[in-house]
Amino acid sequence: MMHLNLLRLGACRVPSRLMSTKSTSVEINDKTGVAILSMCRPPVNSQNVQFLRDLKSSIYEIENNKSRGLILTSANSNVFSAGLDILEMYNADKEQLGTLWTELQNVWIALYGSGLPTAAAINGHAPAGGCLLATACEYRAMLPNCVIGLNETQLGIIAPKWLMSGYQNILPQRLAERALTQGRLFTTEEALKAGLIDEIVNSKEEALEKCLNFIGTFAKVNPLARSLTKLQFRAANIKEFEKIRQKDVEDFVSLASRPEVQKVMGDYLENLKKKSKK
Ligand SMILES: CCCCCCCCCC/C=C/CC(=O)SCCNC(=O)CCNC(=O)[C@H](O)C(C)(C)COP(=O)(O)OP(=O)(O)OC[C@H]1O[C@@H](n2cnc3c(N)ncnc32)[C@H](O)[C@@H]1OP(=O)(O)O
Repeated sequence: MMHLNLLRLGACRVPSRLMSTKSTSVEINDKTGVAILSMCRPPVNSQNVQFLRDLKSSIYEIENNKSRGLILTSANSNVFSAGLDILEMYNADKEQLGTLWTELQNVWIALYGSGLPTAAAINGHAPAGGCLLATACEYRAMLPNCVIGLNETQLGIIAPKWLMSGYQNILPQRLAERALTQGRLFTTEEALKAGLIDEIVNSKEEALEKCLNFIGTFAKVNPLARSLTKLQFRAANIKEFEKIRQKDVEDFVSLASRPEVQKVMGDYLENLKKKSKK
């Protein structure tokens, strides 16, 4: 209740600091010390190079400002993030593909490896790269009637191991393997049952409140001890990622630039466009 009050106050009286980039905005409530990082690249927060750079710099800014926690959410009404911007991968040259993948890696490591308590207020669909961001956080509250999941195999592509790390942290091995091989998109209700999200909420405000409450559970825990403990759990995945990160870019570029993969992207884009015009 106290947190809810603070949140409400944050909307009107408690001073808050604002920072923004072209596609993100950050509000740090001076009373709670918690930063709300909103993704705002309409219409679906698809992740192009500029968006990923903005996201990365906002995450590091929040970390460097000694905020008490980070809540990731979307300024769009029904999409958290639609994942990588397929327009930016389609007909792109190898250098552009390499830059896009490097920036995705950079954002993931910034969020997954953050020492701060992190939570996702998932106020819309979160497929593929959207799910990657949500599962890099420690806690998830999600609105009903949305989907979340790593659907790469449905698109005929393979999610590399680091991209699956968040999933593997959260889901039991058997369930993670099945969902990844199926390329399953979970509905909100299925995601709760599987343990992929922590709560179903009825509004974005409630999602933010739940995230704030989660971060509040660490109020009496020494921040350094908390952060080092969290990172011990994530160290193996991070170490493994660091070892292969350059090769991973090369593998992505080689896969994504293949004519047959480019054709899949083109067809997929066309279907998305047809669907959105219906
Ligand atoms: C696809 C082949 C990729 C091959 C890559 C090779 C190697 C990759 C290695 C593995 C890593 C993958 C990570 C990824 O993130 S791949 C991206 C996968 N993303 C998706 O599958 C999501 C696609 N989008 C949707 O399902 C829906 O848009 C939505 C998110 C459920 C929202 O639905 P809603 O009805 O609200 O909105 P619309 O569908 O009408 O979309 C509105 C406009 O936005 C455009 N759009 C949507 N998603 C993307 C996207 N990811 N990139 C670019 N543009 C996107 C859509 O076309 C509409 O545009 P329009 O208004 O101009 O028609």
